[in-house]
Amino acid sequence: MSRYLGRNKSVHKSNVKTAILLTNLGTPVAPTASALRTYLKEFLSDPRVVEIPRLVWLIILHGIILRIRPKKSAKLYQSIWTEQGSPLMVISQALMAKVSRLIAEKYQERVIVDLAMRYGEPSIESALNHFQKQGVQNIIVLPLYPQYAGPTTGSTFDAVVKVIQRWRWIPSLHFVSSYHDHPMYIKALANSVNEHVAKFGKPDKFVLSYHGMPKLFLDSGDPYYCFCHKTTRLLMTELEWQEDDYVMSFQSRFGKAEWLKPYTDETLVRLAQQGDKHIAIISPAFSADCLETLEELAHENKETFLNAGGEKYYYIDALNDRDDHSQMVLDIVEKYIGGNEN
Ligand SMILES: C=CC1=C(C)c2cc3[nH]c(cc4nc(cc5[nH]c(cc1n2)c(C)c5CCC(=O)O)C(CCC(=O)O)=C4C)c(C)c3C=C
Ligand SMILES: [Fe+2]
Ligand SMILES: [Fe+2]
Repeated sequence: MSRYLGRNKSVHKSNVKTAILLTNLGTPVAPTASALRTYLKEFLSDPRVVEIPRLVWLIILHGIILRIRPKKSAKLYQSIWTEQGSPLMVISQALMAKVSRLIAEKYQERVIVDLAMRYGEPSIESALNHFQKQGVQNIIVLPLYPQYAGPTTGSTFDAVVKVIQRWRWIPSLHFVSSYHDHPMYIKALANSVNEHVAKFGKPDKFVLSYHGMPKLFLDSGDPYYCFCHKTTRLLMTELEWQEDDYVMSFQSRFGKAEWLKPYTDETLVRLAQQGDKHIAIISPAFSADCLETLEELAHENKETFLNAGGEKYYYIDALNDRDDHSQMVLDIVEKYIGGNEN
């Protein structure tokens, strides 16, 4: 068998010129301990996600974490699971469907859109192989993480390259590394905040809570922390809010090491103690609501704030399948579609 995978000679020319692959993290197939074990094993074995020396980490992962965490996480997933499945999957599919419609209106069958998950199904490998079978010569990959981070966007790149490096005929490949400062992303966030304020009033403090990561990643050169700060700065400018209107924090700490600070839960306690009674919280690093927003932010952290003396706590949804979000995706990918599709 040949070392490189070719496509059939009959598709040297194809009607489909460009393929857009939207990706997200992935999620368990069911809210059960066994599904969680499969998901966490793949996720936490990725050296981009955990940078502890391999052998030591594999012993900790298999000896401790995969024995305890699946059961605990399954309970949390049960609290957010919907009839259609895991929110992350359902919402990512809804966004993909909207983007597909926008693309089809403009480019008909010349440009196709698909969704893949970094861990689990639908896999990046199956989506890319499907593109190859269709004879696509221009592939655009947009990981739906606004702020570049090694464990998310970097890891997605690894997965894409692992597949394409085995192809005989390498297509044009455009990989979107980050869109943390894209004007339409900032505008969509601002629209969503303004809609919230129109309904519930301006909070005493607006909290921007980003998914955290070990501080060591920042110290080793990962730009995620700086990109989060830039998103915050641009959003506050767009909203015309002042410095004492908001705070920024990092959530979802995992393990014992120091993560990016300040931590969201500690920040919420401090705000309640200093007399901020009404807060609204948003998590700009998530393109789709998921366990980390629906359970941790909307539920667990709400209790933390109210128990510390706060009175009103609102979670503002991720951009999900809002129209301004799908329009943003269209704008980002369009510049790589090029002129040869018309
Ligand atoms: C172990 C280290 C982790 C790093 C580093 C990390 C970075 C990181 N993650 C996201 C986005 C998501 N993470 C989600 C869940 C999740 N994340 C970790 C660990 C790390 N993340 C774990 C163990 C889990 C699983 C849930 C749990 O058991 O607690 C999700 C939600 C998935 C879902 O199914 O809903 C997202 C999305 C970003 C953006 C990021 C780095 C910046
Ligand atoms: Fe995570
Ligand atoms: Fe969490």
